[in-house]
Amino acid sequence: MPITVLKSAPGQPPQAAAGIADTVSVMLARLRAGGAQVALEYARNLDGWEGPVMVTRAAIDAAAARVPQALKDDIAWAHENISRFAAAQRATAQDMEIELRPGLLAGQRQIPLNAAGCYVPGGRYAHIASALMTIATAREAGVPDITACSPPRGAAGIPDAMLYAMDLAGAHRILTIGGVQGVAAMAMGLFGAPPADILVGPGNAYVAEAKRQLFGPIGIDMFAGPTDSLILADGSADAELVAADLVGQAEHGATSPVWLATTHRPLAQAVLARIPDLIAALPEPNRSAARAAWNDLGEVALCDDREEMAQYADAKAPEHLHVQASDLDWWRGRLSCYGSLFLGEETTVSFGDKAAGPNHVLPTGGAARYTGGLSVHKFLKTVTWQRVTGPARDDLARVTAGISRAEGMEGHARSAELRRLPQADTMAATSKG
Ligand SMILES: NC(=O)c1ccc[n+]([C@@H]2O[C@H](COP(=O)([O-])OP(=O)(O)OC[C@H]3O[C@@H](n4cnc5c(N)ncnc54)[C@H](O)[C@@H]3O)[C@@H](O)[C@H]2O)c1
Ligand SMILES: [Zn+2]
Repeated sequence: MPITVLKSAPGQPPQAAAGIADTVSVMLARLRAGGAQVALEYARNLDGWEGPVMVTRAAIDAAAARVPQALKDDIAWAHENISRFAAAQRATAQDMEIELRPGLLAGQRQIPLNAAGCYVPGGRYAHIASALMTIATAREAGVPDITACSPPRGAAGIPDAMLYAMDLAGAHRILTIGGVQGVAAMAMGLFGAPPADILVGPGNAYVAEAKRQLFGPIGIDMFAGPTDSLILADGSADAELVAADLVGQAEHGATSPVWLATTHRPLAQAVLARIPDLIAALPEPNRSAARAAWNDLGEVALCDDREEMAQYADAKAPEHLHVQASDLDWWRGRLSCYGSLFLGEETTVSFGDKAAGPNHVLPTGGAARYTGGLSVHKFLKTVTWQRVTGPARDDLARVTAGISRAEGMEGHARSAELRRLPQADTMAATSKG
C-alpha cells in the first residue's frame, strides 16, 4: 500500500542558489589575494563591524562578568554533558598493534589534528550551543590549537554569553568575524590564528559554500544545510507534544522542513489541527519563520504499520529523528538513516540541540544516508605504521618482488629484494650454484 499523505509539502527545500557559489568564489579569490585587509572590508560592508577582530582576554572577562549567573550555570551544565559525551567517544578511538607474521608488526594511531577552526553562527540567532558542540569536541579530541569565530551582532560584537561559552569550551582565541570572511580567516590563518587543518560548525548558505570550496587542502566536518526533523508516532503518542515539537523545530526558518509519519489517523488529525495555533502563539520573527517552514515544507504521512514508518524514515534520512511510540528498543535496532535519534516522548530534539550531550552538528538534506554528525573522530586522524624485522623480511621480499614484476614495476622488486636476509642470499646462491 502506498503511504497516504495527509499534508504534502508544496515547496521544495531550496538548493544552494547558483548565485551563492559565484559570490563565494569571488570573495575567496579576493581574500586569498588581499588577506586581512579584504576580510576587514567584508566585515565592515556586510556586518557593519569596524572594531578589532581578535577578542582580548580583558574583553572576554568583562563579557563573562555581565552574563547572569543562572545562564552561566546553564551553559556550564550543558558543557559538562557535551564534554563528557565527547570524552567517552574519544576513549573508543583506540590505537592498536598486531603481529601479522612473525617479525611483521603493524598498527594504527589516533592523532589529533594540530589546528581546528570552529565557526559559530550568529546571524539570526546567537547559537551559544553551537559554540559548545564544536569547541568542546575539538578540545576532548586533543586538538592543541582551537580558533573560534562568530559574526558581530550589532556594535557590541559577539554577545557576552556566546563569548563566555566559547571561552569555557576551550577556544584558544576568538575572532569577531563571520560569514565567508570568517571561514577564510581561519582557513588562511589571518588575525593571529594559525591556518586551520579542519573547519567545522554550522552556518548559513554562504558559510556552507565557503567551507565546500575550501575543502581539499583543508578538511571540513560536513556540508550542512538547513536543519530538518522527522517525528515517528504511533497511537500511544501525545498529539500536543508532537505538535509542539514540530513547531519548535520549524522555528529554525523557512528552509527547515519538519515531517511527521504516523500509523494513527486521529493523532495526525489532532496534530494538523493544533499546529496553526501553536505557530500563532510564537513571538515574531520566529512565528513567520515557523509558518513558512510548516506551510511550504511540512509533511504528514499516514503509514500502515511501523515497518512502513521505518522505511519512510530511512528514505528521508533526517538530521533529527524522534520516535514517540512504544517498543523503543525495536526502533533503535531497526532505524538506520539519521543524524541523531531521540527515543521516547520524554525527550525532545530541543534537549539535544542545547544541552543533552550528543553533538548537534549533524548531516542535513539526506546526507545521513552516508555520514553521522560531528564527533571527536572528525578531529582525529587514524594513521598506520609498520615495522619489519628478522624472519618476515624474506617472505615479504619474495612476495613483493613477485607482485611487483607482475605489475611491471622492476624498481619496486629490487627495493624489496635488497631486504632479503644475508643468509637467504647465501642459500639462494648455494642452491643456484
Ligand atoms: N545543523 C546544525 O547543527 C545547526 C545548528 C545551529 C545553526 N544552524 C544553521 O546555521 C545557520 C545560521 O545562519 P545565520 O545566517 O543566522 O548566521 P551565520 O553566522 O551562518 O551567517 C552570518 C554571516 O553571513 C554573511 N552574509 C549574510 N548575507 C550575505 C551576503 N549576501 N553575501 C555574503 N555574505 C553574507 C555575513 O557576513 C554574516 O556574518 C542557519 O541556517 C541555521 O539553521 C545549524
Ligand atoms: Zn533545533
